[in-house]
Amino acid sequence: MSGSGKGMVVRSERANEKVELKVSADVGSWLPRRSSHAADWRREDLLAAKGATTVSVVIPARDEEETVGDIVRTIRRDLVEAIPLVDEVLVVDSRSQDDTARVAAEAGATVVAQDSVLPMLPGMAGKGEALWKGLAATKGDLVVFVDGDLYDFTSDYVTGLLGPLLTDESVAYVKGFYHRPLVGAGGTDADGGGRVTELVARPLLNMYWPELAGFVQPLAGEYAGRREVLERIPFVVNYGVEVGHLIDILEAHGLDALAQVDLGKRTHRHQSTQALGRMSGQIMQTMFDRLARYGRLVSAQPPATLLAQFRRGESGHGVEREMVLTDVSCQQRPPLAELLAEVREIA
Ligand SMILES: O=c1ccn([C@@H]2O[C@H](COP(=O)(O)OP(=O)(O)O)[C@@H](O)[C@H]2O)c(=O)[nH]1
Ligand SMILES: O=C(O)[C@@H](COP(=O)(O)O)O[C@H]1O[C@H](CO)[C@@H](O)[C@H](O)[C@H]1O
Repeated sequence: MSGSGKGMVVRSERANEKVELKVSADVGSWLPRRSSHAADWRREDLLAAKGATTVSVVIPARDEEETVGDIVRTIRRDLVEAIPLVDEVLVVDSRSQDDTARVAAEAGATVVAQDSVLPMLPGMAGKGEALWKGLAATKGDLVVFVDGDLYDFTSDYVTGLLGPLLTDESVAYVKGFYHRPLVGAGGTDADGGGRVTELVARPLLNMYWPELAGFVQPLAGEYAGRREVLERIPFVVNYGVEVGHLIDILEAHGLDALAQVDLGKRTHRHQSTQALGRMSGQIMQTMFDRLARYGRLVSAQPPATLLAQFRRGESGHGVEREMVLTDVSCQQRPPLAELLAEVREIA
């Protein structure tokens, strides 16, 4: 973060000495202007503002049979049947090995298998692939993305995310933020979640895109955007998708096109540290790709894309560990609008 300019003075950690640290003036003015709370957005006001605007909810789900049904039922009960705010609820079955598709369909969602969307393309694995296919398989002017592994989801998540988009045409994309407990065998750490956010994404974003420093949860899995914007940015097919969106929309539309809404608390199924290591690699690769793409950093050589991890197992390579290699490179789908234009040209 730059310390220059008028900026917003923020309490520093060095409490024993009077140190004035400042966030940039941009972030200081953006924060209060583009941050709100889910409770600020009343359903009757949103319904009045909706008019002819259509809304799709896309839920990426890989092996989420335990949680996806309640999420779908809640959205349908509150925002489809009780009030006609949401027009479409799609679950993208992301190569699940469990009953995700059946559970989601029984709850009332439209369900598509990730690889059945745009089948002329070779299928790819990953969360971002599920989201991109979900965008392709829906029609709403506004698209809300909600993870399928949430334990305390309420329909306020959706109304909060829609608030800024339905009432201010200058807003293109809205991120949720929340308190993120880390629930483990030993108990719950009230703010221990978002480990990749705190250890990887936030420090790197503050270094290279300090304009984004005001986002409380830059990797939040709940967010919404205008289709006309979402169809004109690439989707990183893995866990780099969220950070890729933020950077690409900042670069294309400016900070003021972005907003964030306090959704309260979010509890979800946590992955292992090793899995988050792979996620971190994917996110860093995405950021290095964007640093080069936007000319913010020119490196003598591109970063290597193989991540070597070690786990208990048969020994080899001179150590009593099993080495596991993962390709964490930044693979992405092109902007959907470009692809659809090409398909129309060929047709
Ligand atoms: O290849 C994938 C990986 C993840 N997901 C879904 O994306 C959401 C977030 O993924 P995950 O929970 O693994 O990430 P975390 O929240 O732990 O960062 C969940 O609904 C997953 O089921 C998916 O659809 N396809
Ligand atoms: O924010 C994070 O650090 C990670 C991991 O969260 P936890 O440490 O398991 O609470 O979770 C997020 O990151 C993913 C990559 O952007 C998103 O796809 C997930 O939706 C989001 O939960």
